[in-house]
Amino acid sequence: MRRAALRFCSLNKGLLIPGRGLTQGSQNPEKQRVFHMHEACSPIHVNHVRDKLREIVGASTNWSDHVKAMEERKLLQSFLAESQKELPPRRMRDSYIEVLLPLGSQPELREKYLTVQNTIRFGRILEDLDSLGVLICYMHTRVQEAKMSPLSIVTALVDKIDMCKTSLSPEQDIKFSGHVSWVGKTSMEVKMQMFQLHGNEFCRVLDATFVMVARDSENKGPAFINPLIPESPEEEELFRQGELNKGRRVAFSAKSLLKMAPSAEERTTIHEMFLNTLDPKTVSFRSRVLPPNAVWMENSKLKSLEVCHPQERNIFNRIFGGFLMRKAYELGWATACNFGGSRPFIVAVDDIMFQKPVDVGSLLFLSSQVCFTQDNYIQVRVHSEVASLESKEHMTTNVFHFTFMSEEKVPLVFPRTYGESMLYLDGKRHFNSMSTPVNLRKDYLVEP
Ligand SMILES: CCCCCCCCCC(=O)SCCNC(=O)CCNC(=O)[C@H](O)C(C)(C)COP(=O)(O)OP(=O)(O)OC[C@H]1O[C@@H](n2cnc3c(N)ncnc32)[C@H](O)[C@@H]1OP(=O)(O)O
Repeated sequence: MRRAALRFCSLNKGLLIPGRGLTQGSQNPEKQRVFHMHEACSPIHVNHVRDKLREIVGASTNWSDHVKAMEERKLLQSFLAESQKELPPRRMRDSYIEVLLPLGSQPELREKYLTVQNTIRFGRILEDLDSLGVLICYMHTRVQEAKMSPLSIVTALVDKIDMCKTSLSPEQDIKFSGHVSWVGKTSMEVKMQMFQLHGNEFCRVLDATFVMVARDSENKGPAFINPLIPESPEEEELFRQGELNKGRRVAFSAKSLLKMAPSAEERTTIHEMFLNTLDPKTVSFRSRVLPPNAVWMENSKLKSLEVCHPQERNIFNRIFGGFLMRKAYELGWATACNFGGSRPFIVAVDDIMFQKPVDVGSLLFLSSQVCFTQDNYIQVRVHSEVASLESKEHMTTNVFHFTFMSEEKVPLVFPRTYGESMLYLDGKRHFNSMSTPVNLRKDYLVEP
């Protein structure tokens, strides 16, 4: 990353290159005005992100006031637009924010982010990314005159998080940046990046793409958001990529194994695995034996339970997406650790779909298993479902996909049933969609 990029906040002019902040160039006074107006100059301290969100949505700071806070939000309903055309277009720069996590300069912050191995807790990073993603969307949709937003913005999807091949130190400052990169009618794609100080320079360590959805003041139905106007060829390319991403997601979902049979190649893979587990001593489809250095998928499972307390609520009295991700990630990490026999490192997160909100007071059941392995890689799937204390009915809220890397080669995982075979193929599809396989490095230190 160029040093000019770090001076983004003091430049107040030029062209937005995502992940690089502003580069010098354009002298357009209109652009300067936008940046003064949006006060995007100094990075926000990580501890202030949630405070800002609380202000924007008018959240109560204590649980006893939450009913009153929701009543007040109902009054904002009349400020919602009836069509997208009514709303002024925004630029990528309008939502651009930088957030500072000063682990180096404020050591008292470290405790919250530290693992026992003196590495960074990735679960905490997931929480920060989620809050930042929501704040970015509120910047895109903000109305200058209004103190509070009539929109309820929720995390719909973590499309992808790729770790770059760099170590993360708990003793150096971290900076996040991001902006809206594509919009539909009610949904927004947000691109975020994370940088860490190495010497005098911030180097990129993570790329993330989330999709957020705008809902009405009470989070009961969809709500329109401002259009987005790309300002340069780079931004046009980002926007086009957002459009393609939407198409890719639709195609991926249409081919889901929950809807369609596996391809011929996938069927062959599963049948060969099945044949590999037949006992050569008995001519029977029933007697199954594991090949050497392999584990049955059902023996890779770990489960946990969370009681969802008000502390983890967002304004809508639902549980924060970031908290759910942290809990799922930590269970997924423990599953990979248990399976591989050594401390694994996260290399990619993808396709976390927030299908249903989790209400405060619910019981959250997380169930994690290894569904695919290759060389040093372990693909873990975590399924979460909720049940209220009153009803025994369980409902799926999320499915999480994590790719870990172990220091040693890991055993193969074998499905025993047809359902497990589908999990295996789904895991393989997710593994193959990882954009940049990371090479094994001993200094690659990102843990739960
Ligand atoms: C302390 C104070 C802080 C206050 C800040 C609060 C911030 C809170 C942020 C969070 O943590 S939210 C908590 C975690 N997320 C959730 O609980 C969301 C749970 N899921 C849902 O509520 C619904 O599934 C969701 C609203 C996301 C979608 O509902 P629908 O499927 O009925 O949506 P619909 O069919 O109306 O589609 C609306 C838009 O979403 C898009 N969409 C829906 N699901 C999607 C998906 N999975 N991926 C991508 N896009 C998706 C869809 O394409 C469409 O886009 P466009 O209008 O632009 O065409």
